[in-house]
Amino acid sequence: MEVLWTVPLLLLIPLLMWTSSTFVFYFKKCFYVAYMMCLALLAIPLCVLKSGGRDVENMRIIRSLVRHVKYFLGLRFEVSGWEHLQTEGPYVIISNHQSSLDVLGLMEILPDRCTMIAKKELVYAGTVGLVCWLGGIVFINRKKTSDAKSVMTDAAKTMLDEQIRLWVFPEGTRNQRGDLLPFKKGAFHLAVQAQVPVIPIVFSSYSNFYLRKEKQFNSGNSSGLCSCFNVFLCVRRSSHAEVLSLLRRHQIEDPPKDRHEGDDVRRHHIPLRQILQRDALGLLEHLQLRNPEQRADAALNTNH
Ligand SMILES: CCCCCCCC/C=C\CCCCCCCC(=O)SCCNC(=O)CCNC(=O)[C@H](O)C(C)(C)COP(=O)(O)OP(=O)(O)OC[C@H]1O[C@@H](n2cnc3c(N)ncnc32)[C@H](O)[C@@H]1OP(=O)(O)O
Ligand SMILES: CCCCCCCC/C=C\CCCCCCCC(=O)OC[C@@H](O)COP(=O)(O)O
Repeated sequence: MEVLWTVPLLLLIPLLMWTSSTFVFYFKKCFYVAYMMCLALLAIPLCVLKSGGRDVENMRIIRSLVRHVKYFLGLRFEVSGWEHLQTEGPYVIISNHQSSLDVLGLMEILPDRCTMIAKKELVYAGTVGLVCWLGGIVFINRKKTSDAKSVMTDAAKTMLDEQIRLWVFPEGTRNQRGDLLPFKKGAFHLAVQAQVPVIPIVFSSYSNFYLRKEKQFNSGNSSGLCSCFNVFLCVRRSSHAEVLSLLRRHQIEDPPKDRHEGDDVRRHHIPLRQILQRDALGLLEHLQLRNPEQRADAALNTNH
């Protein structure tokens, strides 16, 4: 008897998928969260067996478990400049942050011994939270700057002691407007304190397949033949040395403390994060282009 009821129910799902884009949106979102939760459940014992607890090496397991999730959501990633991540030793990665889907792109290119900075609320996200903790993610309290700063200062030391790379979302929150929010400063303090390079990574806009406000998560083009959307990931070359040499070339240095505001040096002083923000913003503009070929050309032209 029950079987008779489940058949029409099962038929209802494809019917709704076919007719309602809002249903597709919620279906895909729920699938994503539920599936990640299940994967996390699988990851927990594997991580514990591998490292006995919290360890950045667990990111290898997490990365390999997450990499196929993109196929279910109809996403593909094109990566340019991957070689820039092959720099020896620790560095800070900064990237734009559009959605929790960023985790898929992040895992696509995550270098070894790299973990992230995240808001502390994430640790309470059930099995996913536990996996984040096991993967060595550094949790900060965004509402308490002094706490966040001291956690990040400790992280700078750990980066060097344990040769760890850190991925920071310097906008500090998700942003799907197609631009960059003003960068927070923590990532740059981190790089200066640890004296490591900053590597910017830009994700192209998700707006051709995913719009949170409009409840759109497309499943293919109108012909239904192609259900695949490309996300373009562009890794820039290590910018820290580049920025320092730029500053030196223009004889711009951190203004000595005893100089006052109106001083020439102060007026010409360009903070590191401002230069990187400009660099990332320019690249983001290029990546807004819809046509993948155009995007590839743009990236090749800017990614020297
Ligand atoms: C098989 C498994 C299956 C599934 C499992 C999946 C697993 C998934 C795995 C992995 C996924 C991971 C995905 C993670 C994604 C998470 C994303 C997020 O959570 S994004 C939110 C958190 N991120 C941030 O907030 C950015 C970092 N934030 C900062 O850097 C800020 O700067 C912060 C919090 C430290 C302070 O923020 P302020 O809002 O107060 O603003 P400000 O202007 O930046 O700083 C205020 C003053 O403090 C100084 N300051 C900041 N940091 C400093 C420091 N480290 N040292 C000294 N001074 C510092 C600054 O210079 C500024 O002072 P003056 O204005 O310059 O005088
Ligand atoms: C028992 C609690 C259940 C909570 C369920 C949430 C579980 C999420 C499950 C699957 C998604 C896996 C990817 C997790 C990583 C998502 C990180 C993320 O994108 O956090 C948002 C944060 O950057 C910015 O937050 P705000 O925009 O400032 O707010």
